Amino acid sequence: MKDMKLKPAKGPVHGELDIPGDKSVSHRGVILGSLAEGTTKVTNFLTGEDCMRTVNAFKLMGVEIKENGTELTITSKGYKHFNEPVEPIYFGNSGTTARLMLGVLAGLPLFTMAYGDASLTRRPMDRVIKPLSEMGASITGRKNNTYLPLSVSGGSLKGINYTLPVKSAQVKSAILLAGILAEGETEVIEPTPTRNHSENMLEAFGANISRHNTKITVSKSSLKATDVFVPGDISSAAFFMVAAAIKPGSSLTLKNVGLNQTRTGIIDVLIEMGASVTISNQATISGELIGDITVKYGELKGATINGDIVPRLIDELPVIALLATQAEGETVISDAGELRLKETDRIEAVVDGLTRLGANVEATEDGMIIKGKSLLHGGQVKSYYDHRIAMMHAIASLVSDEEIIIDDVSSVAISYPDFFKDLAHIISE
Ligand SMILES: O=C(O)C1=C[C@@H](OP(=O)(O)O)[C@@H](O)[C@H](O)C1
Ligand SMILES: C=C(OP(=O)(O)O)C(=O)O
Repeated sequence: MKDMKLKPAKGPVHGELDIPGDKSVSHRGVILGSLAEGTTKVTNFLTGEDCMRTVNAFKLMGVEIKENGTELTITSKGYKHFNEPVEPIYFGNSGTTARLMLGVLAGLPLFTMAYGDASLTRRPMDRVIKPLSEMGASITGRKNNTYLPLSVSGGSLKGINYTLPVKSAQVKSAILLAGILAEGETEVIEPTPTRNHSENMLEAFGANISRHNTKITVSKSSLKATDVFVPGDISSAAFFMVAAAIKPGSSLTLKNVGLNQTRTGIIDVLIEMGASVTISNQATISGELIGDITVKYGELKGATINGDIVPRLIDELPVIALLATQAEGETVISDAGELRLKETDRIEAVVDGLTRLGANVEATEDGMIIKGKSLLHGGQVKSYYDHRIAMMHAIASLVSDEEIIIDDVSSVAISYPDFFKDLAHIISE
């Protein structure tokens, strides 16, 4: 256990940061680069633990993947030539690896076994097992095919028409990946939009895919190797966006951050609550919009967060709860029951941590009610081995009046290995 003591910051935060690569896009770069025949370079790849789980899964199937800093070179003979893994695949803490890889494994004529860490073993897999079984895969998992560990006998899939019952890009992506390995058409209907990186990248790799309003259709495809540039991760940038918004006098610029519309809910919320946010240097690279985001402190007021915006900021909700503690009035977050199914129950973890620091936060079934504005005192908080909870508490130390001690911060390596270095940089610069 690696605990961390954070002293309250005296002055504002300021300066510039290069935000590391997007976790979602990095996973998908490895997956499509491995399925495609040829050589794919992925630049600005996130070397966090979660993405390395996806890399290792394909290495076990015989794909050659070389890492050189944040550049990956993937050389593959294509999915028809994958080896059956001789050992179970370890998905670690990564829900994205688990759900997306199950889509891939379902479509391949291989027998595989898979398991995860204690957190992932508690997260539901039936949301992908059900549609993938409908397509013809044979997947057997713990608790009546609901949880890891599990085994997959894949191949000979047929397309399905599937309306997503959960607002989940992981479920959508698992079905689309199985769909490009299946006979016939696979149609996914998504009533509420979720992140669309899989669709963007499938298009770039030449898959048979079409999109009309809420409907995505794919069919059997051979992918062509295509280089991928990974934008900075807006979910990582969010911690520093909130840091600048809550600390009087602050101004921070976060460079080359992904601005895909399906991910930018945090920007909308910051603006609505009263922070100043400006975007500059916009460009589209590898089918994804990127740009620099400058956030300045502003007098904040509470907001209502529900409905279609929720999937556009789902991973940012813990740090948005911290933001709300520094806003005048009430912030009500609802329609976010999915938070209870992440690395930990993020509703309970946020309420527990922020309450210990003196905030007024109440849990509801599908969200939280936060009453501001609170002066945060220091104290001892728990990360629950959840990277987003650990980083949220670290940002809280910018506005607390005594030291905050976080029990275990090793989880930051999952999505943002240099988080504490970057935090020190904006405080001391
Ligand atoms: O597809 C993805 O890359 C992700 C989708 C989201 O999960 P759900 O699909 O479970 O909502 C998100 O919380 C996760 O961090 C990454
Ligand atoms: C929920 C997350 O990731 P995953 O589902 O991939 O574990 C996250 O990064 O906040």
